[in-house]
Amino acid sequence: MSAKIIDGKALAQSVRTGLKEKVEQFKLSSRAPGLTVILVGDNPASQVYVRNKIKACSDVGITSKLEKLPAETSEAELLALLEKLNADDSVDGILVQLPLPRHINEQEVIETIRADKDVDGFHVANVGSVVTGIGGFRSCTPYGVIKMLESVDYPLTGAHALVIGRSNIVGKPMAIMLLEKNATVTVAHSKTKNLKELALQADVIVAAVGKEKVVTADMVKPGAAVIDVGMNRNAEGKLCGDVDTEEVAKVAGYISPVPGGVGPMTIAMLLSNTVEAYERRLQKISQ
Ligand SMILES: NC(=O)C1=CN([C@@H]2O[C@H](COP(=O)(O)OP(=O)(O)OC[C@H]3O[C@@H](n4cnc5c(N)ncnc54)[C@H](OP(=O)(O)O)[C@@H]3O)[C@@H](O)[C@H]2O)C=CC1
Ligand SMILES: Nc1nc(=O)c2c([nH]1)NC[C@@H]1CN(c3ccc(C(=O)N[C@@H](CCC(=O)O)C(=O)O)cc3)C=[N+]21
Ligand SMILES: [Mg+2]
Repeated sequence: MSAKIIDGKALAQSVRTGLKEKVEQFKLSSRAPGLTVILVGDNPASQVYVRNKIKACSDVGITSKLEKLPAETSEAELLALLEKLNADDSVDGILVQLPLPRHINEQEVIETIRADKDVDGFHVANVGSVVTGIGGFRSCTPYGVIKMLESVDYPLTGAHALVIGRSNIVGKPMAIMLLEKNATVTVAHSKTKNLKELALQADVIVAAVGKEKVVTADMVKPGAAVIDVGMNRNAEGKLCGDVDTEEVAKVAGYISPVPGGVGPMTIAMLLSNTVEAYERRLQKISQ
């Protein structure tokens, strides 16, 4: 048996094509949607990610602006920039690339972004709205994972889903979104004692840990869907996820690769949230 590949790159492309058509329509009667990305310091991985986001914006017709700040930028200076962008009507979405230098409090920064411009979906107001089920921007990575499972019509209702990892940006919102789709959800983390036992009971496994081979073939129920969020470098310096993809693919029913899986979908959902922020903004202004 061999798992079906959930091609995040192809799905992201189709999401982007849909957004591009929408944006072209908007531009006939108004301005393009605008995203400002803030990068503090010179973390090489962050530079690559930010470049990819900027390129993705231009592909779908979103106007993007990159604010590059030196690593020594004070928290007060960053907050002042955010206040300026909050008040700028040409800015629909604001993204501050994480991680930030250690002298800056990430949560403080996230809460300073206006919730209606927080296209990452990290602000407490958005997290609260999503948990309560009243709307709000969804965290892009788990939102992308849901779209990937839906793209293969995976039946989530009543399925047992195991989320490995409990960060605010991936694991926790992932659990909430799976619950919203009527899955029975288990969340595992570094203190979990019986990971293999839990994994063997799961119909869906989402691995969001940041360590190579956390999920191995002996942990996977035949036919299960395995979604790999991890972004790691292996001993040869090659990009890899948290799943032993080659071996797990022999057991699983569906598997998402790294690269070409969750990563491109995260960016696609960021673009989707930005277009949504723009639409909501125009609606408010026209009222
Ligand atoms: N593709 C994409 O778009 C994205 C990919 N990522 C990648 O996803 C991974 C996770 O990111 P993020 O959530 O920010 O990471 P964090 O480091 O914030 O969280 C990792 C989680 O994994 C748990 N954990 C650590 N070791 C184990 C273990 N051995 N068994 C079970 N759980 C464990 C931790 O537990 P505890 O809470 O107890 O410490 C923690 O909850 C990273 O590789 C990151 O690069 C992240 C965002 C987007
Ligand atoms: N404010 C903020 N928002 C984020 O969404 C955010 C962040 N900070 N900090 C870092 C993480 C990580 N993240 C990724 C997005 C896309 C890929 C991606 O496109 N990956 C490609 C490969 C990229 C490569 O070749 O290195 C792939 O998986 O195919 C990866 C990782 C977003 N994050
Ligand atoms: Mg973290």
